[in-house]
Amino acid sequence: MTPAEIAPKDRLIVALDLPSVDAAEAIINRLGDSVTFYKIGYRLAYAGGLPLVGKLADKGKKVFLDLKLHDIGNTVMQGVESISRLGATFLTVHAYPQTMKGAVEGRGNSSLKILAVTVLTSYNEDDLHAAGYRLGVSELVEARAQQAQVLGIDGLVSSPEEAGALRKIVGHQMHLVTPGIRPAGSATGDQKRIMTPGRAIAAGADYLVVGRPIVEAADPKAVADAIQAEIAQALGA
Ligand SMILES: O=c1ccn([C@@H]2O[C@H](COP(=O)(O)O)[C@@H](O)[C@H]2O)c(=O)[nH]1
Repeated sequence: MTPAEIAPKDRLIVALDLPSVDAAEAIINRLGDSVTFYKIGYRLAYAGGLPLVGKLADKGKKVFLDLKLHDIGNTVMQGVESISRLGATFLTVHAYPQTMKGAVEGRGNSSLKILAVTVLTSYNEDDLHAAGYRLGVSELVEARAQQAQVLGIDGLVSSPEEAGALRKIVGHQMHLVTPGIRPAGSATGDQKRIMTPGRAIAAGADYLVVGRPIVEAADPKAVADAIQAEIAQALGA
């Protein structure tokens, strides 16, 4: 399936940033058939959440393992080889050349897709400068996207603010996955490069990652449904 063929409903990825498997399963049950794609990150993975990958896959859901790996190339390669047997659809690594090369080797011919995290959406120019980077946000995102493409990475994680520029660089060959999504009026939290769901899709994002605005809502299903309606409207579906 090319990115353009993804159904509107399947473009929402709900981040299960929850403290336990029980808490995650409660949200999954409340969301029911509305949501088809879930993200498991540090919080849940280190709270016993990895077996949820297979359980969700058995229920026909897709899983994005957001482990943001970064190590020497050989260790990344071996780790990704193990992760490729868990049944996840996406796995993140940081967009450093040795790391990306190791990840592509590790996923081999498996169905796991590797996403490279370009610049975290909680970072702005000042944060990059404080971390010792010489390039600004857009320059670094674009440089990393070019390296990722050459190394055979399957997709990129960035803010939707960079989606338009990334499309021009990578065309439709790579998945563009964007956190930093905030429905109008919702709290920004620690995110700095944000967009509404509709604007993110219009900017060229394939998938939107949404955590707190859904999992901390009084009615998570109502928020997820509203985001999916906004996605469908932006796609003209
Ligand atoms: O650049 C990045 C990469 C990953 N994330 C992850 O996405 C979700 C966003 O959650 P919200 O609650 O909607 O802010 C979270 O799991 C992050 O680890 C990101 O935000 N930015």
